[in-house]
Parts: sequence; structure tokens; C-alpha cells
Amino acid sequence: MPKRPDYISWDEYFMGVALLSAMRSKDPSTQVGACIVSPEKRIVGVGYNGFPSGCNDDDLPWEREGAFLETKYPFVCHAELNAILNSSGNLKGSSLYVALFPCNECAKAIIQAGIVEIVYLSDKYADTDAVKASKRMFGQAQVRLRQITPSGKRLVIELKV
Ligand SMILES: Nc1nc(=O)n([C@H]2C[C@H](O)[C@@H](COP(=O)(O)O)O2)cc1CO
Ligand SMILES: [Zn+2]
Repeated sequence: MPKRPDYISWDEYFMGVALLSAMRSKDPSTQVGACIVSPEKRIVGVGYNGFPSGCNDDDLPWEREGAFLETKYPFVCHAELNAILNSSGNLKGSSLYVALFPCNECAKAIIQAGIVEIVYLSDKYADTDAVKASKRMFGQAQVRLRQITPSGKRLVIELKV
């Protein structure tokens, strides 16, 4: 019997894990997931955006606008940083799959962790200084950037067998 033809690609698998992780996010505006993959194609870390553990999701603000301390921005931990912090072992030479292009703060952690490739879907904040700084560092550190063209393909998971 020939092998099943319609299996998902590596890129679809790892971006799919990133997108599934994003579904755990409680951010009402933007849910981001990240999946770190070793050179041997093993998943070595996953994460999504949320407040640090032990910090109460219902006490801290999810606002986007207003006084800085009344917004989520000083408190939220980005998906990429969580994936690095949740990872097991050495990340040298690994790839990071993330739905949204990393900011400058995550870029620093990504580079220092030894991640060599970013695979992303959206670059909706490309015009911000955070992303400009991030691309400048990735360029100098020779981190490869690869955008997956959103195919619109639906990966359906039904909770049944
Ligand atoms: N690469 C990223 N990874 C992330 O996890 N985030 C998080 C931080 C916030 O919780 C949310 C962005 O909120 P908003 O500004 O689109 O309402 O996504 C944001 C970016 C963008 O740089
Ligand atoms: Zn970030």
C-alpha cells in the first residue's frame, strides 16, 4: 500500500503547533504562539503570550490603550520568550516558528539562545520601531528570516478519534 498522500508538511506541523498554542492565550486582541524546533526536527519548546506565572490573569489589565501601567504591555510575556523559557536543553541551531514577527526584546533573547531561523506568518507590526530594531539585530547576527505565505489551508482538529 502506498503512503498516505495528504499528510501535513513540517512547516504546517510546526506552525500548526504554534497556532494551537496561541489558542491558550487570554489576550483579547492578539493571540501569539511559538514553537522551537531543533535541527533534528524535534519540538524543544512551545509558548504563548500571557502574564508571568503566579500573576493573576484577572487582576492585571488586558487594555491596549491608556496609561502604561493600566495596559497589558508592562506585564505580558511574549510567546517567543515563553517558548525559550519553557524549553528543555540546548537551543543552538534551532528554528523558531511564530505567528507574528518577534519584537526587539524577544530578538535579543532569541539571538542569545542560539536560535538561527525565524519562520513567521504575519509581520503586521513591520512599521514599528520594535520590529525595525529586531530586524537590524537579526541581520547582524545572521538569523535567517522566512515568511510562510498564508495559504488559508485549514488544519481541523476534532476532539474525537
Ligand atoms: N511577536 C510578538 N509576540 C507576542 O507574544 N506578542 C504579544 C504581546 C501582546 O500580548 C500581544 C500584542 O498585543 P496588541 O498590541 O496586538 O494588542 O501579543 C506580540 C508580538 C509582537 O511583537
Ligand atoms: Zn516580543
